[in-house]
Amino acid sequence: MFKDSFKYYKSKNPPPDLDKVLDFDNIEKISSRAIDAQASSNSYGLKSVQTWNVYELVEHPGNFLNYECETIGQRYWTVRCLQDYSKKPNKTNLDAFNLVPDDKQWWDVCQNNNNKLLINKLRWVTLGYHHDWDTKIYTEENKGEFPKDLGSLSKYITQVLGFLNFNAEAAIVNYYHMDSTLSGHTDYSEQNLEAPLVSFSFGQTAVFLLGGKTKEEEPTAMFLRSGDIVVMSKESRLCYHGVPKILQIDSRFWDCFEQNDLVNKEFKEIVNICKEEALWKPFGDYLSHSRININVRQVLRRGQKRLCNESEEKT
Ligand SMILES: O=C(O)CCC(=O)C(=O)O
Ligand SMILES: [Fe+2]
Repeated sequence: MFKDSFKYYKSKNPPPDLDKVLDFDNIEKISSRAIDAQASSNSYGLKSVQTWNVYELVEHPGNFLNYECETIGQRYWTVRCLQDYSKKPNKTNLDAFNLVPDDKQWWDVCQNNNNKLLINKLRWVTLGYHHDWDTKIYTEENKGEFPKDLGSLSKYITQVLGFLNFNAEAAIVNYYHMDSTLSGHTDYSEQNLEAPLVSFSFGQTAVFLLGGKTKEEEPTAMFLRSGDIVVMSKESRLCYHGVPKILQIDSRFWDCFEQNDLVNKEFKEIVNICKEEALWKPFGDYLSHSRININVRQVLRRGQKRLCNESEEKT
């Protein structure tokens, strides 16, 4: 049962036995998957395709999971998520609380006041089509512009993995702290369920559970580390998944920032923050007690111009 595993890994006392968690460093249980190694050069801090490690779970029949590690642009995406994507008018969980003055932005307020409480209060931001957590419906109403850099990164990755025509139209950025969890769920609200979900992890390590199409199936637990990318597609697209635990790790994953000419030239200022330790410090401090996950989705079917409701769909 999904919920029993969730409870097991969430437990503080007794703590779970992590030896059972699938570690992609140990590739015995998973098979490597062929990719298009001829793909053209990318941008936004990905390592070259030739060095990617891509896996598909064979132990979990019907589930399909690609795994790629080692982005060198981890600092870049961290800065984007904290400083830029969190900005109004993007919708965040903070909107309901009036904690950030109308004319100010969350990250700036946190930096100016060294406000530890406020910094831990941001839990999600939506980009592009806004996903309403209560109704589980995407709305045209609060739609914001989808960031071009994140759109290109997602398109590039999906293309290399053989999913042509992926169009990034919505994303949820999840901000976790050491005691945060995300309960088991499926992501079914997109009108295009053939398109994969692309998920990026930065900062602290997650124990991620990937189950089956019902809550009764036993999930597989795996570590998602900083720089890992999961593409949920085909059979696994509608499988239950969740995050029962965040584990403290050191900063070696994001402390290896290298100058990369391929990083988008439009974002020179961000690259500068990544390179200058003094400018990077507040972002590094945030990651030392947090995990950031960017979950990118295509919402519309190919050729569809806007969201339609059920009755429109039938005509
Ligand atoms: O944090 C993660 O790895 C998963 C997030 C997720 O499942 C979601 O946003 O729907
Ligand atoms: Fe999800």
